[in-house]
Amino acid sequence: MSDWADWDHIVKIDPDKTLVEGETFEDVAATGTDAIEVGGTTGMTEEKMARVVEACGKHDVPVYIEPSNPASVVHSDLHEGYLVPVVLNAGDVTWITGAHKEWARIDDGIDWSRTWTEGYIVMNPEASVASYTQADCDLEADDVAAYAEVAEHLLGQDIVYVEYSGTFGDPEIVEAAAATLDEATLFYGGGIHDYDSARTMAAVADTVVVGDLVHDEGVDAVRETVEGARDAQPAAPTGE
Ligand SMILES: CC(C)=CCC/C(C)=C/CC/C(C)=C/CC/C(C)=C/COP(=O)(O)OP(=O)(O)O
Ligand SMILES: O=P(O)(O)OC[C@@H](O)CO
Ligand SMILES: [Mg+2]
Repeated sequence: MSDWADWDHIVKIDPDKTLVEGETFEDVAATGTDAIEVGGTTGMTEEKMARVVEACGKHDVPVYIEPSNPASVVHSDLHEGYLVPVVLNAGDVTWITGAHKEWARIDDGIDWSRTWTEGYIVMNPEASVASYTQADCDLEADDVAAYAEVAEHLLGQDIVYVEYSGTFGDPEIVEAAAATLDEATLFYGGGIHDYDSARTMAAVADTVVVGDLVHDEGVDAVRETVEGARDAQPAAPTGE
């Protein structure tokens, strides 16, 4: 199974943040996004995670947990599965295999048939995820492309994630990663805030991830990014 092969757009909900006043998770699900990921770096607890998964899982959009530490993983039938980050450019091995080993050690309930990894390449040195993982963000386009190649061809990852969390990245760098991939799906996240920014990145990545916008601006702004991501897709054949 690889649902994400058809996704243009994901909303990422951070359980440590609130929605805009008056908006609900039902409204988020109704933006036209293809999937909801639930995850964030700091302030994550099992209880917060469970509350958001429950609220999102009732609607018609697939929900995936993106755990940031082994203690915040919850198991339920309301979500489709688990997309577990492996930070390829982390400076601390905890975020490459250490936390994963701990998860396997402490959790007897892992459903491996619903678990996949995301090969993260963390690019914004100002983001909490960069300091948390001590990522080496000093990368050129060819470094990023090489990480993407390693993720797909050496590590066998189905998803490569170019992560600029909090800031809009360089489309040429994202394109360099895209160019090396054969089958793997390329996620891009960071600073998508309107139609044009979504359209620009969706033209180079397979799937764009919108995070802060849903918490800061709300569902109308998110809907515009869905439109941008859709309009970046190649037109369907006309059947001539
Ligand atoms: C093995 C298990 C179950 C967990 C470990 C998973 C790993 C390696 C986590 C590393 C951190 C990571 C990649 C988290 C994913 C979510 C993410 C990138 C959130 C965005 O982070 P920021 O935007 O920097 O943080 P805030 O928005 O919380 O400030
Ligand atoms: O919050 P933003 O900047 O939209 O980033 C989205 C996502 O890539 C964060 O993990
Ligand atoms: Mg963030």
